[in-house]
Amino acid sequence: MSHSLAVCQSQPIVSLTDVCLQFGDFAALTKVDFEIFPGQTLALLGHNGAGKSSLIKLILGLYQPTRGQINIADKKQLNLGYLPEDVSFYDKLTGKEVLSYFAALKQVNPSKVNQLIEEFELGYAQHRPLKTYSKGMKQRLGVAQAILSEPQVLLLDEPTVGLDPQASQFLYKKIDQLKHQGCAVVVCTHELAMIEQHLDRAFLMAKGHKLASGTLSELRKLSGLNTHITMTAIEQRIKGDRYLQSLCRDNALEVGTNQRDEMIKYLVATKNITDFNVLEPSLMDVYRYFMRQVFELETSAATVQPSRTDTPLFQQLLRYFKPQVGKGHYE
Ligand SMILES: Nc1ncnc2c1ncn2[C@@H]1O[C@H](COP(=O)(O)OP(=O)(O)OP(=O)(O)O)[C@@H](O)[C@H]1O
Repeated sequence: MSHSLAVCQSQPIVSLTDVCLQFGDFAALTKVDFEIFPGQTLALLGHNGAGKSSLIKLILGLYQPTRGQINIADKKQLNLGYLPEDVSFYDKLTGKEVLSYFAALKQVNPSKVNQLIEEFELGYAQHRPLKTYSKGMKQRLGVAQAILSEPQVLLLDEPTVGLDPQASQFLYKKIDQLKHQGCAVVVCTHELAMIEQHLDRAFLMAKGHKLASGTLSELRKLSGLNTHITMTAIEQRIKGDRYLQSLCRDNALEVGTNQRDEMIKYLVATKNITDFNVLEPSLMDVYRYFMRQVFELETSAATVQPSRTDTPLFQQLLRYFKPQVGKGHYE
């Protein structure tokens, strides 16, 4: 995918600025800033109805923004690949016929069809009609269709729904390969444990608004969630150390993610402890934290502690999420 590598990896290939999308009176997206980088996998996350698919459809050009701008880095037509949420092809066609049809549509060399059939391990079924395919086979075919034209940007809407763990792993292996070839991959998913192993950045949304974006490490810091350090016989080993004892809860040392490195140095240098485990907040922990903030802000802003209102996150959320007692499902 040399064409995409020509774009600087640190510059976004697509950027949305201050984008709004209205359906009549309903605001599906409000003032969203969003960037996609070549050679990176971006996880697009949010509850049902948050606006993820709408964002994808804006990038595809299926919707036009009511307000704001969509910019493409090299100003040329963007080569996009798309796997919709519900992949459905004409089921009397064979797998090979489907890919050949899309190859002709996208003016791709027919030899690419055979290559992808091989790569996606569909050779044994290529002459069978799709009605005989399992969910996983159809999904593999769907992704093969999406990457036929070697896209610069690949948009995958819930690619692993209904797949067994092995089939999901297969798809993510392909996604990683494409990313390493310079493709910008956007994955819209609710399967956080799976995407956590593969993402470079995540973009969290709620009710059409951007909540936060960044690497997992940046999001952990922004959330302020604690890291837990565990070790065997912890109570005996920290005996007499008031500092460590003050941080010990439920057989683990609990420190802010920002103080993690300092704590590790302290354990090694001062206590000669090296056999500890560091448990950082997972993507699910971070996701739940952000969603809870929205929920709390909407339902109980009047009772929020004054100290919390000083944080950049709180101020950011306050721009969008005004108290609306009894609404939403953000617990
Ligand atoms: N064409 C449309 N006309 C009117 N409302 C729409 C249209 N498309 C989407 N919406 C509304 O916009 C909101 C965002 O929908 P969207 O499909 O983008 O959410 P999503 O985050 O992808 O949800 P899910 O996780 O359930 O797929 C929803 O409230 C939906 O009902």
